[in-house]
Amino acid sequence: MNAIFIHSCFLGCRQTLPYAAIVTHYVDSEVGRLGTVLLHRPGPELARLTPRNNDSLLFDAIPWVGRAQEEHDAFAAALRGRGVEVLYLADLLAETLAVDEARAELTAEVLRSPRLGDTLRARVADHLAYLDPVALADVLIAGLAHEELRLSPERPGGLVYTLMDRHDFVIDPLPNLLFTRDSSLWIGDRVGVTSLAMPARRRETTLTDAIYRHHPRFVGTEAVYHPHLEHLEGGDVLLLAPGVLAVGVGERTTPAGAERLARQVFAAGLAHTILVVPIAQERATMHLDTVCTMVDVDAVLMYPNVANTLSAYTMIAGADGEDPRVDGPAPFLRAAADAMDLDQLRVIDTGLDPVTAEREQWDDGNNTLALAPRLCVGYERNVETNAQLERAGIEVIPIASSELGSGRGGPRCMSCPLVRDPLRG
Ligand SMILES: NC(=O)NCCC[C@H](N)C(=O)O
Repeated sequence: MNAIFIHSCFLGCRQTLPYAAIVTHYVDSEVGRLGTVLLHRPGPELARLTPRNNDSLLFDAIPWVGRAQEEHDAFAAALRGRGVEVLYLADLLAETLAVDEARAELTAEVLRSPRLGDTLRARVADHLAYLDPVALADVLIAGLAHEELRLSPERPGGLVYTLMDRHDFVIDPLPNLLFTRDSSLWIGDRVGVTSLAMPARRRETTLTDAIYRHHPRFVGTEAVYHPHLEHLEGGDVLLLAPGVLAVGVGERTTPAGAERLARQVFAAGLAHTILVVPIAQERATMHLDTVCTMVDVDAVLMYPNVANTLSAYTMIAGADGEDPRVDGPAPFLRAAADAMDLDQLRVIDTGLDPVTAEREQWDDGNNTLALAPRLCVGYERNVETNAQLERAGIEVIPIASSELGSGRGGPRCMSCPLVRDPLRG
């Protein structure tokens, strides 16, 4: 594999990165054999969670960081054990920050916050300027607490810093970076950097956007979505089959986001049909992948309490320059099978009875990550769901989730596939 050099003027830092000049990333389904995946190993950003801020930071409990890391390492090991290349977001970010332009851009973005005011902005700029790429990546991910800002009597913090609550952050942490699914997605050979709806997550896409635009591994990659567009989150997008997408609209992705994705995807020739699926605007069903994931080319794992009520509007690409056609609504399972050219989709239920189903849906039983047709990773705690999968001929690789689950996301949420074997042709 070729090695390439990135030269950064920052402190004369020179790094050799072990990436081939051109790597092909390509995803056209949910279940093609997984080749490469982007994960984020949870770190100090989880230690920022307290009973005071966990709701606004979108966690349901205060995770034990060391145990969460062990659980996540076991997840990564399970993937590697099946031949999957695991990339870590923090590594890619540090390597990206060795590129001067990326460093300048990400630093400027943090300093732009109107919360800071001029004096504090200058102090934060000084603080960041002395960090090497790895330390700067840490701060961009874990944030900067009030007491961590280096000040001196000659360079005091000023009014904003003085009046700031000691529990406030000078730079907010990003604990939900763990859920790499949501901040970017791949459709064919294009990346979409999404537009996150919740204030606690918005800054995540400044990092993924910089990685895909500046990291040498992604040179030449074209984007199919941008963070300044209408709200769209990766957990709402399922690649049902080559050329067929399902997009959930609810708490996160808006109808305008789904329509924008459809226009962009149709214009790029990446799909011919998009099913837009309204889901309840509740935390338990924040994304489509909390109620439905694919486990085979013709099989979905689905929350039975919604399986027969979920509907879909079908968008079909228009001829050159014309608006897409919108049909429906129709029952989701029917519309999906028709779009995928199947007689029907096989449906595997989460849990056996409504109460177990509700408990296991809440614990991300539906949120499996397929490594290949009929092989997936699932949380071990969802005993009934996993048994149902095994009965249906789907092998489940179980992973622990006592701490990982506190952010309300499962194996699919915690992974962004960059390479899958194509199902097309
Ligand atoms: N695709 C997903 O369902 N991702 C889970 C995101 C959980 C995160 N705590 C959030 O509320 O956004």
